Amino acid sequence: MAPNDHDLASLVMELFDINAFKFGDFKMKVGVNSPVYFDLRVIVSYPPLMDKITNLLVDFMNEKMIKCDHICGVPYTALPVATLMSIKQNLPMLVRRKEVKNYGTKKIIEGLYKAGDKCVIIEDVVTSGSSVLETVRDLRNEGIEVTDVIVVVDREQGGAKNIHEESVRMHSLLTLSYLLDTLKKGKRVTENTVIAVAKYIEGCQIRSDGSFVKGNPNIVNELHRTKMTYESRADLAKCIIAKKLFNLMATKKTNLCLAVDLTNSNDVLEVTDACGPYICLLKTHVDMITDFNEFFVKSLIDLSRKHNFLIMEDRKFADIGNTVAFQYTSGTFKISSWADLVTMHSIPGQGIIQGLKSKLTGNADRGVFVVAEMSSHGNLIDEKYKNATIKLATEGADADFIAGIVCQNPLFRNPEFIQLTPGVKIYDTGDNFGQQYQTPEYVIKKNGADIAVVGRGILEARCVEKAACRYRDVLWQSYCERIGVDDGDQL
Ligand SMILES: O=c1ccn([C@@H]2O[C@H](COP(=O)(O)O)[C@@H](O)[C@H]2O)c(=O)[nH]1
Repeated sequence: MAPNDHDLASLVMELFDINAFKFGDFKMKVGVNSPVYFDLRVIVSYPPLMDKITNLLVDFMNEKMIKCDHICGVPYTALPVATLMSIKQNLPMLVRRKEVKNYGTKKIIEGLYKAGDKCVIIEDVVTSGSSVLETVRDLRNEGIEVTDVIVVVDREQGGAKNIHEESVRMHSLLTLSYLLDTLKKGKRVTENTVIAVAKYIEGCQIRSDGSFVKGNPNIVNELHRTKMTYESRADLAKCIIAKKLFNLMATKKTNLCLAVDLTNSNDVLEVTDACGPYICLLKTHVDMITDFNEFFVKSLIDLSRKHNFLIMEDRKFADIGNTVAFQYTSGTFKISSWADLVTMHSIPGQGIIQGLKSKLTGNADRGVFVVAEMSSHGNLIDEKYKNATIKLATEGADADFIAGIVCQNPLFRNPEFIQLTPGVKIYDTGDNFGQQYQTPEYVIKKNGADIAVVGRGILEARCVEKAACRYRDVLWQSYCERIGVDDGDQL
């Protein structure tokens, strides 16, 4: 039976949901930055999906009436899929070594075969086709006949043509165009994303030796985080609350977060009501409020609805998973019951994220910002910690819970995450405790901030409302200039 469109479309959605491919700004082997990146290695963590892909490939192979004596996966990602296909069809497998052993048999092809046997190659993703062609060459050197290769995804960058030139037919279960079309129909990506990828693919056709068909391409990847609009990034966000925040920023036209660091609940509510129309996010430190109570929480939520902003408790969780699970949901503050977002340090490792997620109940969408850098002078965060934090936040399996990163510099490229930058003041003087400030224009235009956190710059102004309005305007204008649109269109 041939794979039907429904099965293929649902496969595309599943692959997208598990981050087997992403849109953004990725450095490729060929030296240019691509707006799309495939990493099908993750599928081994999803046995039902592995089974589904195997069944689809087997059906596809039957539909194409490909007959062979062996099946051989291109190392490494396609190996488990080829193994499952071999078992399902009782079709003997051959394994091509990537490196030849310098002892023992020194064989490059493992398995039983004889010259003249026919072998079909299985590959996960084809770009120029060079990996497939290396496998073809090694099999043919052993006298094995290769006429067909089956691939899960063809990036449509010249691979099919290059492979055909070596007298091998390439059959792809999915093409990049099909994938984009399906995601667009399923409202997972916008037209802008589709256009940006299509432009890249057209300008970046590659020969099997790695050279570019149209000469060295001067491709400007339009899916670069700091060049994209908040609305198009909302489409790419896997975390529902990040999506909501991006959309809120785009519709309300503000990228200002107010740090309402005051110690009396009435003062917090009064300032929030005055500044609410200008902010996308309210950042609290509720443990500094002397008269914290349930009525305060209810009033804060009412204000967030009245003025349309989200609330983030800057708790900076930093303990083991089990402890933070209780700190987040219980105690005096019951943070998870009212804060859309919280902050956390990465120092405890992956377990802290699992802990925070573990006790979340109900329908409310929640998310977290991971602290990768701090604004205070002499802080102890070093490069190694920073890089490991970015990896934990952007490459782990928790993209549905991680809204973004708290940092001072553009440390990451992924457009689906939000950069939140504190330490912002129009007059960039510090304080007596090592706080360091940068100007609103600087953090947005030079340092990659998506949202700027302003505390005392507003709280110490004679009129907090006017100050919030001023910060909102300068931050939004800086964003418009960064993405290259006229602020008149945006404000
Ligand atoms: O590195 C960091 C992380 C968090 N903050 C918090 O942001 C505000 C800044 O307040 P200002 O009055 O604008 O200095 C405050 O709540 C901090 O806890 C930070 O400053 N630096």
